[in-house]
Amino acid sequence: MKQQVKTKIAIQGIESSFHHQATNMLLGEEQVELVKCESFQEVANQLTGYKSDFAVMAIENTIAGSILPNYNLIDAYDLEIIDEVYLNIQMHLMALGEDSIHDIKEVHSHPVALLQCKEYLRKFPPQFKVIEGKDTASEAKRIKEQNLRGVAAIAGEQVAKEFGLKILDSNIQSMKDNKTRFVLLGRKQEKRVNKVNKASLKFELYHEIGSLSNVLQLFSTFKINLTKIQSLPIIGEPWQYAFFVDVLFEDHKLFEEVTNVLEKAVKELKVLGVYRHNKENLKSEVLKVELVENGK
Ligand SMILES: O=C(O)C(=O)C[C@]1(C(=O)O)C=C[C@@H](O)C=C1
Repeated sequence: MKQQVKTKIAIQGIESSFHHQATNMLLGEEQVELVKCESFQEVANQLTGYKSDFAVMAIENTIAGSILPNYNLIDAYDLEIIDEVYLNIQMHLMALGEDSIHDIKEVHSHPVALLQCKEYLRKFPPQFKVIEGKDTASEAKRIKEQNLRGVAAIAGEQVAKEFGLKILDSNIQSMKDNKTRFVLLGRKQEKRVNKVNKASLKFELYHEIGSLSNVLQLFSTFKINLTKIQSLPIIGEPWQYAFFVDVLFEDHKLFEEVTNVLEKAVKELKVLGVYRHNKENLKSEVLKVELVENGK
């Protein structure tokens, strides 16, 4: 029997982390082998070093905002955004079965997860320690493996199940409706097929009056809907900024036209990805394409 070759997906974190869930939503579990990384930087290294086929990376959260270092990684490593998925995030406080909430003296979690629970954590007494750690699942796993009494982790429900921890408090993020947007990343210039209606662009502008408003005007003239704009400092050019935008379009031709015009109007333009707006959290087509291309 022919053995199925699995597609390697680099994520920050381990099994049952939110990145793992996002990967399952986009690609399913069967064909995927996780390449578990300790940092987002390592994720980018694994992908560009051909140690993984794709990567899944959180890019923004409805409470904590944009994960800015990840914008820089996508840009610096020339990665391509090929799909996206929106995960509902509910945070829970969890600890060993013997502990009650009154026993807890330390809480560990991923920095972005802690940010989402800032209001909740503020209510604890001042001697209570909040410690930034790795991904949510690794922090929970460590509590179980090292039998850490008085220590809690903040993570998703699936993590408590996976590592046998008790949930002490539920839905502790600052807003009930909490979502993280993850992107599927590939190396640049590899072939893909997909119906596309969304793009992520990065541009730098000349320091001239009206340069940003001209770009925005251009989008509106070409019926391109701007869904996000984020500025980031250009390293080595103090007080100069690069703009990262997400846009929606109906007509791909018009989108191509606007990028041609934009290229002439800005100092530098880079297309970070052209993909589908995945509001419905549909499965990615990318594995199908891989199978066909590799004759699997
Ligand atoms: O620690 C995890 O479980 C993750 O997948 C990381 C991460 C993030 O990077 O934002 C993912 C989703 C949530 O927003 C919180 C943490």
